[in-house]
Amino acid sequence: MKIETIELRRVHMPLVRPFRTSFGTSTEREVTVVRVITADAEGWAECAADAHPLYSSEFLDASDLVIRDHLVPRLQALGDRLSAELVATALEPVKGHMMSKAVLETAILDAQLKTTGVSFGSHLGAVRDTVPAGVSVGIMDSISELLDAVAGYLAEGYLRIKLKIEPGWDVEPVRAVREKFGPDLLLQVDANTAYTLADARHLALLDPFDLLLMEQPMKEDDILGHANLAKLIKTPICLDESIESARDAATAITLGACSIINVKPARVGGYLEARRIHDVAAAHGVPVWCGGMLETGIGRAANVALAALPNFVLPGDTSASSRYFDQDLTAPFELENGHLRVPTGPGIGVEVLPDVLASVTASTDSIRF
Ligand SMILES: CC(=O)N[C@@H](Cc1ccc2ccccc2c1)C(=O)O
Ligand SMILES: [Mg+2]
Repeated sequence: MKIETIELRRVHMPLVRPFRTSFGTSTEREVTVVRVITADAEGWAECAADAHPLYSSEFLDASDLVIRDHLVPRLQALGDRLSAELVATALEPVKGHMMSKAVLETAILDAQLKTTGVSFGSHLGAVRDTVPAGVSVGIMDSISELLDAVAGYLAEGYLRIKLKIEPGWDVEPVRAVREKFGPDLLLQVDANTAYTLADARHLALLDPFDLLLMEQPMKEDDILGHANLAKLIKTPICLDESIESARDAATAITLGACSIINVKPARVGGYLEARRIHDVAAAHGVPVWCGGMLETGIGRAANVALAALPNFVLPGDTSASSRYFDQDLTAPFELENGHLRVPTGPGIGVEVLPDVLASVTASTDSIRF
């Protein structure tokens, strides 16, 4: 493939409501939208890093810089040999920066698939036309506000509720939601690393509520700690921030640190590694589900395709566009009986709306190859 230009657009998307987690509160989603221009097709992807290094060490200003000064030159060195399958190896010498590597591989894969007319779903091995949608519910100011929000999402058709928790907001909100919405509600929690092993007895208080999983209770580098916690609580542990590669997945599963994995292509360097994690987990009988990073429709389209692979057996955070945005960068993803439809067009299968993109673009950086 011969790339002519790579464009980086910094985009500010207002959120429909503040989203509070154990690491902070977001009122807008700032992303870097990447467009890869080749003679035959344009590839689109978004860098899922946040403006601040709070979910992970990556953040958008650093991502733009590492893309421009350290990653693109390594892709240019490939010349016409460049293909999506070669990107990860070409970028491997650069340590970390998984979300920056992911956005480049994904945009190049999109351009490649549009050239050959193959959809993301077909290329990755999707086996379903629609995927069940879960929703991530932030920390709120009161239990009644939380119950109203959960009732609203269930009325929209969401099939699984995930509650953000942190010390001081965990047992009581979980109890309230379980008691109000009954024993059949698919319910899980996400701590975003907020607890330590000293909290094990407290986290065991969640065992009676029949949660599907407890996501990333402790620090991302504490694999052994999660293996120890797993022996002290009944709720299955799911890892998110800890898993940055198929090797991490194999290590965590082998050590008993998790029995479920939240797969996010942005966190692991792209969709090709995400599929490898899916396969490693499947080989160990460990189910996976597709996590979310408040993506616009550009990243959402690719995530929905990934979520259709056979071992994605739990509803993901692949929510409708309206969960986050009044106006998406693409035609909105909308729930159909609690499911999202997998795009079937070439590449990511959705078109970026140029007027909307222009209206939320703060800056554009064009890198000629
Ligand atoms: C849907 C969901 O809960 N996502 C993340 C947390 C998260 C939340 C908010 C974010 C804002 C900007 C960038 C990354 C973000 C990640 C998670 O699963 O842990
Ligand atoms: Mg998470």
